[in-house]
Amino acid sequence: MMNHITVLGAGSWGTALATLLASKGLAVNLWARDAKFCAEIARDRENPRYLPGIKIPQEIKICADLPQALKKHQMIVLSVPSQSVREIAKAIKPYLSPETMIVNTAKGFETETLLRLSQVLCEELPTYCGEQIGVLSGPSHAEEVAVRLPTAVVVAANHQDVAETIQDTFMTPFFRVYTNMDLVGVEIAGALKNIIALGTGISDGLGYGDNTKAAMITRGLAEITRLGLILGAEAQTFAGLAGIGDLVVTCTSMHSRNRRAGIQIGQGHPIDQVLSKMGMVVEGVSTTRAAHALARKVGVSMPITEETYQVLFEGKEPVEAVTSLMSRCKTHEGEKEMLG
Ligand SMILES: NC(=O)c1ccc[n+]([C@@H]2O[C@H](COP(=O)([O-])OP(=O)(O)OC[C@H]3O[C@@H](n4cnc5c(N)ncnc54)[C@H](O)[C@@H]3O)[C@@H](O)[C@H]2O)c1
Ligand SMILES: O=P(O)(O)OC[C@H](O)CO
Repeated sequence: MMNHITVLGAGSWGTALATLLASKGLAVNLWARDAKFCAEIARDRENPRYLPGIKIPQEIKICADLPQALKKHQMIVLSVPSQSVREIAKAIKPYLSPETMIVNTAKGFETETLLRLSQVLCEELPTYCGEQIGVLSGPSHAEEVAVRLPTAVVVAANHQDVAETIQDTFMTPFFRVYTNMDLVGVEIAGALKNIIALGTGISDGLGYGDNTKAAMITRGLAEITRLGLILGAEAQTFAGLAGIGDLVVTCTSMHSRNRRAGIQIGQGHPIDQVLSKMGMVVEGVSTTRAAHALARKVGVSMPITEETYQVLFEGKEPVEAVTSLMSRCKTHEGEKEMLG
């Protein structure tokens, strides 16, 4: 177990995780880049913009000074949006020690490079590559973790001992952490479920029913698995917490920003307005762009991703996207479809 933890990013997830870690008696620093916002949440002991109604314990040190936040760390938890992970990795590099363990909690791909986020960290922090980097994923809405509702997640790393150290550090009676050695699969599953949540939200916004939602989740899992297998993931991972677990919670919960954005898009609201009003990251948008490019690059069929891409970036009407999905050529379900 690690005793000194620095959480980078005081959005919903960073704030919830900092609170969880502090509840275990660990020494927690919470860093936010904006000094004014930081001073406000340090003074009020609440983060009204990202996690309203949750008391931030006095024991958590909140600051906007990165060297100060990293002064006595053993573990760094990254809770910033996926497109900021490279920038943060560059910024923390001078302050790392050989023992530092890094846990990424963001879910996405880097859109410019199409890399998974642990690959981005490896590029920027080669000393830690494959050694002291782990990923925390699975069905876990900040709003529920913050009020200690029972939650089960998964931590993946290349080394069992790294995964187990992270497991011990995060595990509480209300937050159960499993280890998984399929880092590739856990990252791919965590990123791609947000596309399907957007698509499911769109279907809800159009007024479609539970049958449609079940179809989206099931066929979504099929295309996530298809891309994952080509990229080196293990099939079993998609049946686990990072796979079907996170897919179910994100496609059905009103806490999900991706699902809520999808609902509003399906109702006909302009996409730009929906995203700017959300005020929090909707990772599925950048992930749709990345997955669309990846699927083309490796030649994998991802019909829901394709239609979501067309709605988000090419102005296709949501109702036409659903019609396109329903009128695709007839096909079969099962092992054979995973091949192409
Ligand atoms: N909210 C959840 O329930 C939840 C659960 C699991 C995983 N995640 C993942 O965690 C990541 C963060 O999500 P969130 O919900 O906390 O988002 P959020 O929108 O609530 O907060 C993001 C935070 O990151 C900060 N930020 C943005 N760019 C930054 C940069 N370049 N440098 C420093 N800080 C920056 C923002 O100011 C904000 O404080 C996402 O990838 C998300 O998918 C979220
Ligand atoms: O609110 P969302 O849609 O970003 O989802 C948050 C978490 O990833 C759910 O596990």
